[in-house]
Amino acid sequence: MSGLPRPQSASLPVPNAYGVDRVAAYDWQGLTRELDDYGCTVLDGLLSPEECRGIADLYARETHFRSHVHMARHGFGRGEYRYFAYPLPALIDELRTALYPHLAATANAWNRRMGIEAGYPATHADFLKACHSAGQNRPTPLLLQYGPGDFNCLHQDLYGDLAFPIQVAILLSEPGRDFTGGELVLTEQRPRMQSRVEVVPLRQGDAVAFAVHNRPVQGSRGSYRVNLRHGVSRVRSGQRHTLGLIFHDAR
Ligand SMILES: O=C(O)CCC(=O)C(=O)O
Ligand SMILES: [Fe+2]
Repeated sequence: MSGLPRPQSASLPVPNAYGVDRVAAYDWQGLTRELDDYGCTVLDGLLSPEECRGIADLYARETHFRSHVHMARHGFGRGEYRYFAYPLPALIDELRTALYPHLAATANAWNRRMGIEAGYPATHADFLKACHSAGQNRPTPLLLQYGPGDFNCLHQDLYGDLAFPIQVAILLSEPGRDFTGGELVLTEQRPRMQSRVEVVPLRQGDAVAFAVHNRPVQGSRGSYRVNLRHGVSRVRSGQRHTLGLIFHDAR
């Protein structure tokens, strides 16, 4: 499969071949280790520059989206984003489906270490069924658009009781060429300690997987739980687009 957007039919199953092969080619042992050690990891070059442009160009096409958020109106920062409507464009749907099982292994291991009984099913389709049973039916993948002076305040993408603890963001613009500034920042609040930050260097097409809210950290006497937030520093010049892949549906 390639090209965006495809003619859409909500009732047709998506042939899930394209995203699976591409995602499986990464060194998931190494990525998992980084997620465990730092709460984030980068999949270099998940999308080609053409695919990045194709997705960023969707921003102006309202029919693909269910809602439009101006961050300044809500105190979320400055800039805007749109949540995709179902059915998602094929590439986005397939990537999310293909990423899920790799991340679910980590999510389940994290829950075990944090003493959380709930587990995540092996397929994204089954996890979405659980979301729907919990009254969470609305799609959460989103396209963000930042111009000069725009930024995204530290936040957590939680949209109901059911949350998948890892999400993915793909940078669609090229730093230095399309924009300057606009770094993705993660903060990690640690119990009775000062917070730790990560600034994630990304190039166009790179995907970062990171913890949505909680993750376990190995201490000298077992694991402790930290609380993460993510945001984007001020864009200094140009335009920056991001594709956000969140795995839980929203209430
Ligand atoms: O623009 C970014 O890099 C981060 C976007 C974001 O907050 C998200 O994908 O949830
Ligand atoms: Fe976010």
